[in-house]
Amino acid sequence: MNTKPIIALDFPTEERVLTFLQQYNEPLFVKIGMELYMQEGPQIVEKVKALGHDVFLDLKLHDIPNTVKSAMKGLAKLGVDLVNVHAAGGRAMMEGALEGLEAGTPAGQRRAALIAVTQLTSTTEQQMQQEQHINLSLQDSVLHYAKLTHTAGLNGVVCSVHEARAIADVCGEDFLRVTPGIRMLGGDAHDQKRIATPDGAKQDGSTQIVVGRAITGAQDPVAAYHEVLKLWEA
Ligand SMILES: O=c1ccn([C@@H]2O[C@H](COP(=O)(O)O)[C@@H](O)[C@H]2O)c(=O)[nH]1
Repeated sequence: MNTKPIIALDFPTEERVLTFLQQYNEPLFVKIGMELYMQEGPQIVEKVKALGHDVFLDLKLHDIPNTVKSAMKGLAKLGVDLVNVHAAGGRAMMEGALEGLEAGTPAGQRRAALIAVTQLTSTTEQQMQQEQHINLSLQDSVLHYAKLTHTAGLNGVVCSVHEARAIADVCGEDFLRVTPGIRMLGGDAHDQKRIATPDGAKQDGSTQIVVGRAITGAQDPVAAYHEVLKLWEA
């Protein structure tokens, strides 16, 4: 799996995406999430792949097992590198997602890695306990979902940097810990609650980092990407 920082392409149109990507003279690892996919559809994935970039399709599927299995079978045909579901959908749903992905991957093509979201990086422990009625620490809830995801046979999880080391200790170093909520030192956290710097993420056991606004909102996005890359690879 590519370990370059994953740039979140949280833009509303194909035009904005292509203008953004034109600034870079190198293959990137990018994330297409709900904002872009809902407005531009599967063609945007094909266009970004055709430019030579690796793609994390971040649609966070969460439904009954049969529906997620069928949806994954369709997404598998897009040839993306990484896809995800919500671990809260349960073990049967995650197993269905994996079956669908395997069934839908064209012969001779590598299956996308499949990961599950544990607790969103925009969630605090207090919110989780009060709104989701989960009577655990946030760390224990994330670890519980990581173990469930591992048992279901998926390749890893989305978590914050703060839980990455504990997950590696329990689920193994090969189990992916993809961590959004990345900010440069002193940067605006926006709606994120569990944040860390790129170098902090490296030290604390992330396998991939997801960076959106710290790069896409920068005055010089190429320089911002290279600053993140330098800290992440140091
Ligand atoms: O727990 C999660 C899961 C996904 N995300 C996504 O990552 C990016 C982060 O963007 P920033 O601008 O760097 O905050 C965004 O696309 C989210 O949908 C997440 O933040 N947390």
